[in-house]
Amino acid sequence: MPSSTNSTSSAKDASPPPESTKRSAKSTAGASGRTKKRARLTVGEDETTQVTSLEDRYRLPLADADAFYVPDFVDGATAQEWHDELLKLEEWYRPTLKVYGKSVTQSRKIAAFSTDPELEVKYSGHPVDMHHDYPPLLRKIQDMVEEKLGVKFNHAFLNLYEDGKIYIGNHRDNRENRVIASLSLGAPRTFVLTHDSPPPKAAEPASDDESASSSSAKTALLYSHRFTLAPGSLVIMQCATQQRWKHAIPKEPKVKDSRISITFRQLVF
Ligand SMILES: O=C(O)CCC(=O)C(=O)O
Ligand SMILES: [Fe+2]
Repeated sequence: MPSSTNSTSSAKDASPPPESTKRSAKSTAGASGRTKKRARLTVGEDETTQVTSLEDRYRLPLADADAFYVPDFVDGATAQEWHDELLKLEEWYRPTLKVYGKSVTQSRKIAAFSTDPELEVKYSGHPVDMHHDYPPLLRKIQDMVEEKLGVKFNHAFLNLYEDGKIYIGNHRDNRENRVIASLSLGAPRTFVLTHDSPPPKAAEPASDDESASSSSAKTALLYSHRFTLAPGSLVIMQCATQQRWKHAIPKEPKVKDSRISITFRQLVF
């Protein structure tokens, strides 16, 4: 099993290198002359500050991050029902990726939906097969997530991990994703979050200053975090999280069941 620091993707497994999850960004006039909006890569600091209304008890204790874990957004049985229903979608496909200049087919299937008919998203240099007719269940789930978090999303990106051999390499998502909320359905999988820098060496507390020592222990923030994503759980990453942290779902050959994640995104364009 890859450790939290080396779970990068490889060409062999056709999972995306970090670049492939970049959603690039500009406005273009299509052949029809209709302007297509692409989410921007350059996002001002003030534009990244839209935040969810989550309570602090869900906050992950990570350094330089604004990330949350809600373990029980819905119960496991509901999560499995939603998984089984979404598995039947016709929109699933295996995207083509560019890996070291070669075209390869990704083993992880994806399906992409946008509430904005003009929004385009690129994935590893290729336009994503974007659908604008939301399946009723996906619309219902997005409404529930928006209600819980107090933000609106314009893009839902689904990943299908058919079993533990399917994974997503260590990557960061672009800052144009001001808020990403990822809902886990089906099999539990491990999630690994890794800060770009190693933890700073703890300042040696003065031997006679016990109060300083105990308060720094209380506020110690993590520089890597590995935990199981329960079915029905939500991970929320917002604000500066993508700037300093990468995340991955490593291979877990023992996992035989399927997992779907829906990443709800709010793209800036
Ligand atoms: O499956 C997940 O929970 C994470 C997916 C992810 O990181 C992505 O789509 O960028
Ligand atoms: Fe991601």
